[in-house]
Amino acid sequence: MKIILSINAGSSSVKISAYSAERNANPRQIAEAQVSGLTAPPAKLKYSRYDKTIVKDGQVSQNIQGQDGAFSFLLETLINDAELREITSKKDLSIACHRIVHGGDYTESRTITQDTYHHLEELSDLAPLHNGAALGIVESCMKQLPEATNIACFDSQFHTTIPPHICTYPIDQEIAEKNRLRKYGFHGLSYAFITRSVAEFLNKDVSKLNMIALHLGSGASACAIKAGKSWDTSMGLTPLAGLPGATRSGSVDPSLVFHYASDVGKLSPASTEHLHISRAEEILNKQSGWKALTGTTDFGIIAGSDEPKHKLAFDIFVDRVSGFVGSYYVSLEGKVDALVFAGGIGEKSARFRDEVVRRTGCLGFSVDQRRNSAEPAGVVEEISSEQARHRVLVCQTDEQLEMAKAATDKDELWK
Ligand SMILES: Nc1ncnc2c1ncn2[C@@H]1O[C@H](COP(=O)(O)OP(=O)(O)O)[C@@H](O)[C@H]1O
Ligand SMILES: CC(=O)OP(=O)(O)O
Ligand SMILES: [Mg+2]
Repeated sequence: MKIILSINAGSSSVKISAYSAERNANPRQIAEAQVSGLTAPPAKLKYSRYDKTIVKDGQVSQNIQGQDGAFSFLLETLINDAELREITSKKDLSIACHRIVHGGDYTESRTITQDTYHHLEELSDLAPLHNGAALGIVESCMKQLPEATNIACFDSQFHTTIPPHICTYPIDQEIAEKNRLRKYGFHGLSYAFITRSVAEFLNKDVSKLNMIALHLGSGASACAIKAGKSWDTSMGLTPLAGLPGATRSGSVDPSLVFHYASDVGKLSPASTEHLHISRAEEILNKQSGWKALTGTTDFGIIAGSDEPKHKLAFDIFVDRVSGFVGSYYVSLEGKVDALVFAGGIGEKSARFRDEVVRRTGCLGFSVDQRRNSAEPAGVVEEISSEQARHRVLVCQTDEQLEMAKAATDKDELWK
């Protein structure tokens, strides 16, 4: 038996889950802790042990600095909990799995060596809200957890099946090749979890499953899944493309950048020795989206308010999400087993789901109001009505479990 720690550094949160695990068996979760609201302080703590909620909406009194600060705080929470018998010191942790958003051309998870680490550092500019922060946590683990093997699990790896006519940008192909400019796509750990869970729920072979999945959190994306594999997704070279998010604009006319301000080509003050980010990237990644439109990054507040600026943000999101549902419906030739909502907003906002399903109702989606507003009991719940032509589902996605599963299947970790 080994203890696996899965670490998921999102743009607004850090979630860690601990599992007791055996080779090739389902990992058993023993604790889960998360700090959320990193972009809307004060940060909040949630902690559960052996499926029992210990802290639900805890205000974090200490000043947490970024994702690495949140990680250290969460690690202490686990270690200082005397009732969590399996973890009494840092030495008990033998495997640390890290969600790395941009994995470039890597098609599967891998042990982090010096070489992998440097390669991932080079990719940091392409995921400016994520890779740098995740690598900071990897470095912490290398220092703090001497017994642990660090594994990188890539958000982009699920999308390596996207065909060339979808992942190629229509630009000079020599330059595209040289600079590796193409659609990569992200949220892949979540989409892998959703694909497996929905196949189980529908009792269908993964290789026969077609669906439109929506991962709507601080960062939001849509994915067309054909025969169990990624066929198209809305994020691109970086997680900026596609849908808007908490602080991201999503797709805009690329020329907008040159009309926004005069200094957008310069390096932003947020740049470091390791991370180069231009003013334009900083503006579109960190100063746009819900924050720019409403002042809050909490979509719960936006969805629960009638104030004009909140209503505008809500309507924009419904419009953009519905647009991808329509586009992927055509791309999948109407052969859609389910439309699936996941991520913080997708899982928690019944009003948002209702509105998107209404807007795409002409395609045969329809929601049952009672089912849509019920508390979810299982990992996947159906919310479609009797007359729906395609199922509508909600999936409580779990990127940490997806990573832990990958680790239990890696022979080299169990010798
Ligand atoms: N009840 C709610 N209604 C709508 N949105 C919510 C609700 N609760 C949380 N959210 C939103 O979910 C998002 C966080 O989703 P999550 O997937 O956990 O984030 P991350 O991208 O950091 O992993 C935040 O934007 C938050 O506002
Ligand atoms: C890829 C991405 O945007 O992730 P998150 O939603 O966790 O910020
Ligand atoms: Mg997330």
